[in-house]
Amino acid sequence: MGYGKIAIIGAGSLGSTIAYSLILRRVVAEILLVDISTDILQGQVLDLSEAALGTCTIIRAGTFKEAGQADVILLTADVLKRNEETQLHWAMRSRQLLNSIIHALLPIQSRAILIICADPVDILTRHLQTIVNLPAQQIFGAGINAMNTARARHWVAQMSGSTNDCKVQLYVMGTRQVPVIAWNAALVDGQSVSTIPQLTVHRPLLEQILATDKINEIKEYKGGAWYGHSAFLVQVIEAVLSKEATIHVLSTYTERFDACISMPVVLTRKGIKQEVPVPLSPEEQQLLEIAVYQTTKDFEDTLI
Ligand SMILES: NC(=O)c1ccc[n+]([C@@H]2O[C@H](COP(=O)([O-])OP(=O)(O)OC[C@H]3O[C@@H](n4cnc5c(N)ncnc54)[C@H](O)[C@@H]3O)[C@@H](O)[C@H]2O)c1
Repeated sequence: MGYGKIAIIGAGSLGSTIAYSLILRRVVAEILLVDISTDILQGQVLDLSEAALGTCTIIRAGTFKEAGQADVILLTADVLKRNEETQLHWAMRSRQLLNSIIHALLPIQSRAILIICADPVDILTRHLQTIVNLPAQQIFGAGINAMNTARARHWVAQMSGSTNDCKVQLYVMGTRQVPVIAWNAALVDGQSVSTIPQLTVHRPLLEQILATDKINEIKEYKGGAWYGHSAFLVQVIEAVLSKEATIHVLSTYTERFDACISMPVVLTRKGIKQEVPVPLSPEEQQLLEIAVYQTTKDFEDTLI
């Protein structure tokens, strides 16, 4: 039987898929769904209750106030980007949405872990840290570079003739606009990737793979992409509820940059314990600084 109470704010495609996966994995005792649309909320709770039969997981509709008392609060609610709207204007409206949700959740229990899943993730994570009175390590975001890390590991495993992605140690950090592949420190089975000729020769292919916006590609076929991201978020929730420390790529506040960007971090029950040191080449370092510059500028430009 699972334990802990998870609140999911936003019971749309991403939120409901995460709830469904948590039920099947039996990792949590109670899941509270909260959504501004009462029809979506009722429909999802009824549907997910069928999946929960016989699992001991309680799934129910909750209020914002109840959600504020959960152990883990997942924020997947978003505002749709209008066709003619600029990225910055949409980010401003997303910050406003976050303000109203946080206001409704208050008071938030002091040990809660807040995970922002909605986009633009780095800006919203930073914003959340400025409006919620909790330590920064309890507030983080799950963005595209977690998926990019998984994709990059899979590519390296395939190219090096290994069938096991777990043998690859490689991180993609930075932001959605500027992903930084930490190639300098990457290893396959303990061996540096730069000593494996077929990887070095074909490395531009990896950049092309990451530059292809997979989410948008999937969206063009079926309107949205949520399975990959949900699978990653379930791993993160399990990590937060477990006693063991694990490493994940998350959007987090980095003091030396004074910004939130995706970095590999050690995650524990209390949130992010520390950043994982990754020795970058001068070029990778420079790219990371560009990512920081852009996200800092976007954050300031969307101040509300
Ligand atoms: N980074 C990634 O890889 C990735 C992948 C999938 C989704 N996402 C992001 O996750 C977010 C959610 O995606 P989705 O596909 O589930 O969208 P969705 O439209 O299916 O669901 C959003 C839900 O939020 C609800 N909502 C809106 N305002 C609310 C409020 N004030 N309070 C409570 N609920 C509210 C809506 O009613 C809707 O049910 C988006 O921002 C999306 O970009 C990111």
